[in-house]
Amino acid sequence: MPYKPEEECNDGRETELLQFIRSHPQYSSMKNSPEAVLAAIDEFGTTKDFLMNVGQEKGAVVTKIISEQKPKTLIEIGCYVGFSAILFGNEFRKAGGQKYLSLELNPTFASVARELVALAGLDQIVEIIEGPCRESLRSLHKQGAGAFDIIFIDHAKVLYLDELKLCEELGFVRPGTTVIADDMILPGNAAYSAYVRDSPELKKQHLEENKANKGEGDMSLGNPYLIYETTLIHGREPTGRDDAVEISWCKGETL
Ligand SMILES: C[S@@+](CC[C@H](N)C(=O)[O-])C[C@H]1O[C@@H](n2cnc3c(N)ncnc32)[C@H](O)[C@@H]1O
Repeated sequence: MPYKPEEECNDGRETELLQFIRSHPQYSSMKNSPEAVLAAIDEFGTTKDFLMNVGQEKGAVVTKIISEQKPKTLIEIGCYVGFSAILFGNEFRKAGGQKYLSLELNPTFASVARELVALAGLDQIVEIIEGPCRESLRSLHKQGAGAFDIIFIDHAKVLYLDELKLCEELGFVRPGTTVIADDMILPGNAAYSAYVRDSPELKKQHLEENKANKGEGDMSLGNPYLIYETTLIHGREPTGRDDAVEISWCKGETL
């Protein structure tokens, strides 16, 4: 069954989701069961209110990559109520992953996600970091974080490109890193899609232009020497509408 039609969230429904799950007749069978927690979140999305989760179909594209690539490190930008953190964190643990970091701006969403991740029995592996992702990314860098095997970008669409560039600058993207971006058709993200396909020469040219126009704002310039191989993979939103995730594998770095 599809989710209720897409609409604005953050109107209290996330706390209602938590109440729904806490008082669910199957609550006790959800303990340490990522599948049962995900089923309950989906039940809320289909019977109560829309939730802005990646959903099972696009989610399966990502879990397949996790099971094939067996990443040791994964960072997600945009946790929301933890659906993707539970779906991907479960696969990540099965594949031998060590630390799954999930960044979330909104304290209410982060707290709902923490409770659901713990209910699913994934709190030893999934860490939810609250705050604006640019601050969290810089703080992780200061703490010594290096390249991630997988980066999943699923927060504010207009910020995808700037956040990818910041990850590049901080050394979080290296040859071998797979960057996955959600919602690449609905609504789509032309600037991001162009960047991951541009040649290093074009990116260097843009970088010089951006440097000149940078001003006072917190704008990242990226690393134009990284080269990606990018594929768009279609999958439906939980509402049933067509969408896609974009998989950009960093295949090398030019000199
Ligand atoms: C589409 S939802 C994430 C869905 C989640 N990945 C899933 O599939 O279950 C986007 C989330 O990004 C968060 N977000 C938006 N801007 C952010 C920022 N600057 N830093 C961290 N999180 C942000 C929002 O609060 C929202 O919870």
